[in-house]
Amino acid sequence: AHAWGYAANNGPDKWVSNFPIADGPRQSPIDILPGGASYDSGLKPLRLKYDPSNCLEILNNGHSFQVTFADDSDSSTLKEGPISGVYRLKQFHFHWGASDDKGSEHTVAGTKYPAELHLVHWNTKYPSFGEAASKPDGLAVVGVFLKIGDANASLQKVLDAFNDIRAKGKQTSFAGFDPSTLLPGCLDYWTYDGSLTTPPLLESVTWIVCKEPISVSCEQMAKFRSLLFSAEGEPECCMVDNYRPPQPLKGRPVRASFQ
Ligand SMILES: CCN[C@H]1CN(CCOCC)S(=O)(=O)c2sc(S(N)(=O)=O)cc21
Ligand SMILES: [Zn+2]
Repeated sequence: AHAWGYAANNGPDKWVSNFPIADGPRQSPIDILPGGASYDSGLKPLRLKYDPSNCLEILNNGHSFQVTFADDSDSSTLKEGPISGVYRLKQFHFHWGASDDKGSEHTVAGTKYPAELHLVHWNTKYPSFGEAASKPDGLAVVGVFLKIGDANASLQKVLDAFNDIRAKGKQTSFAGFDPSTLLPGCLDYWTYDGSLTTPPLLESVTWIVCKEPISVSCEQMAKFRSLLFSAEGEPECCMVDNYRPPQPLKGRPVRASFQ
């Protein structure tokens, strides 16, 4: 059986055959309707604290690229917001399009952004990330939209590592990066119960989607599109359109931390 991907023969519409949860009750992403979200004054501000010394490496996993963090202590964590307890940062990655008119996974009243950042955290009430990944309150992912504008100096540090990870399976050390420099100034957010947006599509994610985007220049977007889905020695396939489209809300409430 060929592995999952984003092409016509193995893309999001085909995932249900190997991952039946694709048609489940709490799938992600969703189209966020600001008018349909209810302001919840009980929602706390996000409390994000990241230690750049936890940053380990950057890798091309054939679906996206990700920056992985040491998660053996509570030095890079997410607290408060809609969650209870302490969640540790495991990795961050992005989804993007072949052109600037698409690429984000979540959409806002139908609006697609050119890219979306995901900061993946796991609940330390469980012994490990792997354990947490299958629990309904196991993961919390902070999503940040990217919007075409000024070049993003912090993002550029990540893009400068791309020459070493152009093909699937390539990785290189990446130290001292502070992911909080990728967050927008305002941390107002929407939150809802969802899933991983890639196989295994586990329904274990508390989604926290920031209302304010960060900037990315069109030259920087071109750099994203220089990565490959394919491994060295295979026919080159540009890594673009690695996003799952919005899924049915199925009655789920979407709450807003802001009025
Ligand atoms: C390419 C695989 N992507 C997966 C890999 N992980 C899941 C591994 O499950 C282990 C049982 S993950 O928890 O790091 C993760 S988070 C997201 S997303 N787009 O929803 O933020 C996708 C993925
Ligand atoms: Zn993602």
